[in-house]
Amino acid sequence: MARVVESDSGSVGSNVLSLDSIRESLIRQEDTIVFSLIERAKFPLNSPAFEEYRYLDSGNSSSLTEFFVREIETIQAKVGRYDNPEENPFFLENIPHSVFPTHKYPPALHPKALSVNINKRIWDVYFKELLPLFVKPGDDGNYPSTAASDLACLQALSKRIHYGKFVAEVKFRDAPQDYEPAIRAQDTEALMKLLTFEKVEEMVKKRVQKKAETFGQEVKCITDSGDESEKKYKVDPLLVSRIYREWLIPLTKLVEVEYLLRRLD
Ligand SMILES: O=C(O)C(=O)C[C@]1(C(=O)O)C=C[C@@H](O)C=C1
Repeated sequence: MARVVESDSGSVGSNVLSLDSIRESLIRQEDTIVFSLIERAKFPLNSPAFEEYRYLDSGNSSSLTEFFVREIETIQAKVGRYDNPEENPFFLENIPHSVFPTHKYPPALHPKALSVNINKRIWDVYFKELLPLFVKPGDDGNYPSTAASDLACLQALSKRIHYGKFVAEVKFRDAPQDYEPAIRAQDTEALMKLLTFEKVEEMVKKRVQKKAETFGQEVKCITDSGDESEKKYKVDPLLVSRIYREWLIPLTKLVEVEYLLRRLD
């Protein structure tokens, strides 16, 4: 079995990967995702933060959230966040280099395929489709805290979805003879079939529902009658499972396909 070094954060720290270790990391990332959704659900939608474009001193225009994300990404780039192949910026242009000597991450991904980045799509899906499902409608004006919560969600979702690159790399290395013909033919349907494990997907959806029930329940000190139907959750657990089914798993698979299409370049 391949040797894998994992850090406490569950991230892959070696160029020798295994599907088991990558799935372990995806499981650990579920905790981050569920908690980030629970945290964001404290605030109402607050749509002016991400919908209204206003002129900045520079003469450019931006929403508050976009401005916030661009500025934070710049700072994070300066301390080396995007030297880590697990992290992908939302605003690629003008990402500065790290101002500190950076850690040398082992080259785990294929150089011609590692630049796959679907963050524009993730941004649109998050603000237009996901957010209105799990937060209350309304506007309390607390845009800075809301933007910080949105960034936490976006980064957690982006990391999970782009982990598809590592999953795809390992699947390719484990069975190049299966993948190469489909890659040479640029056959996306065949690739999608090869990389799909329905049983694993079922397990993921059940587990995240359970995590949302566990992490998001109202905790009381006085024992009540224990009527399950009266339990209140900060984010509907069925919705978390649906978010995985309709968006996170399909987008992860899209990244896997996009990566594999470039794997022989
Ligand atoms: O675990 C894998 O094999 C993955 O590719 C990840 C994932 C997922 O997104 O959770 C995606 C596709 C598979 O069908 C199963 C699960």
